[in-house]
Amino acid sequence: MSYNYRSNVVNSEQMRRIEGAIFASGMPVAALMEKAALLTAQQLKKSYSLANFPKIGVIVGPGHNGGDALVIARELHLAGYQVSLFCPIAKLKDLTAQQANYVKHLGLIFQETLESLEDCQLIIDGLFGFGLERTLSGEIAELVDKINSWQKPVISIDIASGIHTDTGEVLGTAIKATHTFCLGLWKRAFFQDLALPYLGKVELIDIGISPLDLETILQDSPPILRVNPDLIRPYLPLPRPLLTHKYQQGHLLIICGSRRYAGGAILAGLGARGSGVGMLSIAVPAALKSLLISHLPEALIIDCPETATGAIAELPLELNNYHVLACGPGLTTENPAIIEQVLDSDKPIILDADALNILAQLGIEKLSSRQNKTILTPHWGEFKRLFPNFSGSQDRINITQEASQQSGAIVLLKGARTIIASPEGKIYIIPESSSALARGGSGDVLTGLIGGFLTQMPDNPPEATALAAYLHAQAGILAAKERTELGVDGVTLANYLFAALKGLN
Ligand SMILES: NC(=O)C1=CN([C@@H]2O[C@H](COP(=O)(O)OP(=O)(O)OC[C@H]3O[C@@H](n4cnc5c(N)ncnc54)[C@H](O)[C@@H]3O)[C@@H](O)[C@H]2O)[C@@H](O)CC1
Ligand SMILES: [K+]
Repeated sequence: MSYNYRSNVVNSEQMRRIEGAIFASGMPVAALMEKAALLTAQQLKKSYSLANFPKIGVIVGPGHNGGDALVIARELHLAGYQVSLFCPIAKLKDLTAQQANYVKHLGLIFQETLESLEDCQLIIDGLFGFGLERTLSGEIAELVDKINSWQKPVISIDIASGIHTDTGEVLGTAIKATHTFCLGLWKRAFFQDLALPYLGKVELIDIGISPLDLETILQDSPPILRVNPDLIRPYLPLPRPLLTHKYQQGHLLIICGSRRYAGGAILAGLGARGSGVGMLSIAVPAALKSLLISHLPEALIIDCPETATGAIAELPLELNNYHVLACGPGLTTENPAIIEQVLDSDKPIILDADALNILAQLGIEKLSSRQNKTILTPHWGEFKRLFPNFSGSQDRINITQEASQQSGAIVLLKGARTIIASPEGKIYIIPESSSALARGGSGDVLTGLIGGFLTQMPDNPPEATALAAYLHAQAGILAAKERTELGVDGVTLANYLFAALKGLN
């Protein structure tokens, strides 16, 4: 695999080792601090103009996060901003103390009280970075709470102080930043749902960490990758070969729907349509056939015998005739037998919604006898039912990885930051999304879309899943931009998939 500062996500220990390798190779510590802080100051000046933010307060911590803050303070001062400093901890690391001496020499003032910063238009948080090692308490916790109570724009350097760099947990209390500049490499906390309300807008400052240094440290552990267009584009089933026909583009079967939840079947079908899959068959209870045909004229609709309440009673099909099976949207939990039939097939399967609830009843061990790939796409509630052992943990990256190891399945845990883990240990993270997607029906679209891409990318199931989740999120973002977050129903979302796809190319 190739290493890249935009894609690789690290924990604090890896960050420290990478930093150590850079310093050991000759880069002076002060030079890297200078570079990171100068680049951050440049971005700051662009986003927060002197005209609108003439007075800036800077909170200086004891370590190198505080050192960064002092270099930034110096640059802002030299650019004409009126800068006030507050340093709540007396004992500073050497380099930070040197930076403090120099800004004093320039005439910057260390205030005696935090209150002296209250009339600033903007606060810079350089209290703690990835060196935070214990819970905030006492006067430091009070200081953080006070800053939050001001409700001013707060810019955090590297990470919002108080947030655990890996798990994203709040250690006692934490700065509620409105904007965070992450230095050098994305840290895990930036993709933990828990931390998101504390980070605000996030931006990576490229300090020139070379792929070589990344490889030296990261090659021994499975990669955590932040999905971005450059990473995922090579896997797209585009351009299509010149000479091809529909069956060469794969045949997906979606098993879905009930009289009660007919819409889930339509939305899963629309999601699959968005992938461009060659052949799409949809098995539904007989009563839904004409409805499905009216929405998806290109699909082959298979009418199945129904139970008294309108769920699929049996699947009169040879499942191994299809390349991929996607199962769950709108199914109800009435008939576990069809899930057992799907589990017994030799084909790759995607289980979602009630298929997951039935699997939770059957037991996750059922997956161990499968001969082919399984993809599970739970939201948090479904995840807890499937993997009750992990429901106490808040570290979504870790538990998705552990759930995948335990079940042998690719697990996609839905959230504001969706995480995908494969049993080989690979992790993909979807870096942005829209709360427009927190709405009934959007998961059904995703199931169809994963099915459609997996059918066309049989050799790369984790990447097919990541591609689908990425495009799904992008479609949500694009649709919300045009229609607001309230205007993105499932059908609209499916209609934006092509725009998301075009955005990748
Ligand atoms: N990794 C990199 O490539 C770079 C890192 N830099 C900066 O260096 C930072 C890391 O610096 P450090 O390792 O010095 O660590 P920090 O500056 O994050 O903080 C460590 C200091 O805080 C104290 N501390 C930790 N938890 C505390 C608590 N709960 N209450 C009170 N004191 C506490 C520690 O004793 C130590 O003195 C990064 O976040 C970043 O801002 C940049 O200067 C240059 C580039
Ligand atoms: K900080």
